[in-house]
Parts: sequence; C-alpha cells; structure tokens
Amino acid sequence: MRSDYSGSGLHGSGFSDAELAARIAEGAGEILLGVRHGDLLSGRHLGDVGDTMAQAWIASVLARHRPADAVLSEEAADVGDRATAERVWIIDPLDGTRQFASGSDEWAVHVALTEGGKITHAAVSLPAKGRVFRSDTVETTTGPLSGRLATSRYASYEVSWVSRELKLNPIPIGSAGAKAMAVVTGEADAYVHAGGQYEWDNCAPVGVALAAGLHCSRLDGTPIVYNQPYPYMPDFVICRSELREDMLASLAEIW
Ligand SMILES: Nc1ncnc2c1ncn2[C@@H]1O[C@H](COP(=O)(O)O)[C@@H](OP(=O)(O)O)[C@H]1O
Ligand SMILES: [Mg+2]
Repeated sequence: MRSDYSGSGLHGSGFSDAELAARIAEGAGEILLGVRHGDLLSGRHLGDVGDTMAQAWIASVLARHRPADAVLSEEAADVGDRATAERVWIIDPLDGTRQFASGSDEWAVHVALTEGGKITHAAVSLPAKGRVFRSDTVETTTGPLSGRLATSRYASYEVSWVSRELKLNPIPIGSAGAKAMAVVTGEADAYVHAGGQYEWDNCAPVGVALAAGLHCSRLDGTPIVYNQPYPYMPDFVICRSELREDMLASLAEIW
C-alpha cells in the first residue's frame, strides 16, 4: 500500500502520503474533540460546527501539502478535476455526525488517497477512543472469530439475512469507520452494508481493512472501485477472510 509522492517539492512538504493521511486523520480528530469541549454546543448545531471546522482544516492542509491533487469530500465541492486527476484524496471529515453530536464515542475521520480508482493509503481515526488506524502500519487481523456482525442502527434486509444465515450476532455501532475498525480489531467478524452510502463513507475504512488482510468487496463479490463520476457506493462487505466464501455464497442467494 505504498506509493512515493513525486510532487516536485511543492510547498516543500516533507511528509510521505502515508504520514500525511495519518496526521490529517489524527489532527482533525483533535479539532473535533475541541469542538465538543466543555459542553458549550449541542445537538445539530454541534454536528454542523464539527463538520465545518474539520473540513476547513483538512482542506487547508491538503492545499498546502498536496496542491496538485484532487479532493473529494463529503463537506465541500470537489477540488481539482477528478475525471482527469490520477491522485484523488477521498475524505469524510466527520463520519457519524449524529453520534458525534449526541456525545457518543462512535464517530471517525476518514482520509484516503486513491490512484486510478484504487486506494493506495488510508487512515481512520476514532478520536473519542484515542485510536488511529493506518494502512501502512495496521496489523493483520487474526485470532478467534467473535460471532458478531457490525451493523447500522437500522439493519437492512441483507444484514438480517446474513446475520441469520451465518449465525452472527448483530451489534449496532455508529459510523462506517467505527464499524469497519471493529472488524479490524476482531471485535466483529463482518460489516455488511446495503441501501446507500457515498465513497467518503467507506473508502478509508476499506483501505485500512484491506491492509489488515480482510475481505472487502461489493455484495456481488466484485472489487470496489473508487473515484466514480457520481461517488455513490451503496453496498459492500468487509469480513474476515475465513468467512469470505460463506458470506458471498449467502449474499448470492438474495443479491
Ligand atoms: N442509506 C444511506 N444512504 C446514504 N448514506 C448512508 C446510508 N446509510 C448510512 N449512510 C451514511 O453512512 C455513515 C454511517 O452511517 P451508520 O452509522 O448509520 O451506518 C453515515 O455518514 P455521515 O455520518 O458521514 O453522514 C451515514 O450518513
Ligand atoms: Mg460518512
């Protein structure tokens, strides 16, 4: 998952792509923790301020350190021309805005670099848990299966089906990043999503999960390709490689 940045000394950034992704995920997390400081803001207002401030900081950092790259973010118009750019950063400055605003720990910052539609570096921070996961340092997920399936609060038909067929106990977790990292840490064996999401919701989580040796694909088993003209990525599965065959066979019965 490495690629050497050959940007010709632009602004003299001394950070590799991997380091930059991790620092952005961690730094935006610190800003978001600051936004929640002291219970001075609450509810939707708190979520809006979090989205805005994390986005502004990330945009400034990327503009300074990687001015030639394009950026796709949940919270802003595209930077650069994604159709022609080889290098595109895909960012969710605050995934799990609702959980963030309600005081929960289940929210994340997603930072991924894609090149030709493939993820080359990714970082996901879970700031309220003090964790940063990076594709260049994450350990391979091993150990016994937990028998658990990470799900959204409202499970889709596909999720209920897989849970029943594979005998996985559904555990609701907020934020796509937090759910994916639960599979990376072994807390859950799989995260299955159907019914809609955008590339920023799952790109960095999938990048870290792939680097941890997990199976990641669309529900029909095909690879996930990023930086599409319309960045909708509505369904995918992240699971332990031991479950891959049973998972895809079970999904094939309904998908
Ligand atoms: N059906 C759907 N359509 C679009 N986005 C969805 C979605 N279901 C979940 N998401 C997005 O996926 C992220 C994780 O959601 P959840 O925790 O409910 O599974 C959230 O991102 P944001 O918080 O960045 O908006 C949420 O908006
Ligand atoms: Mg999101």
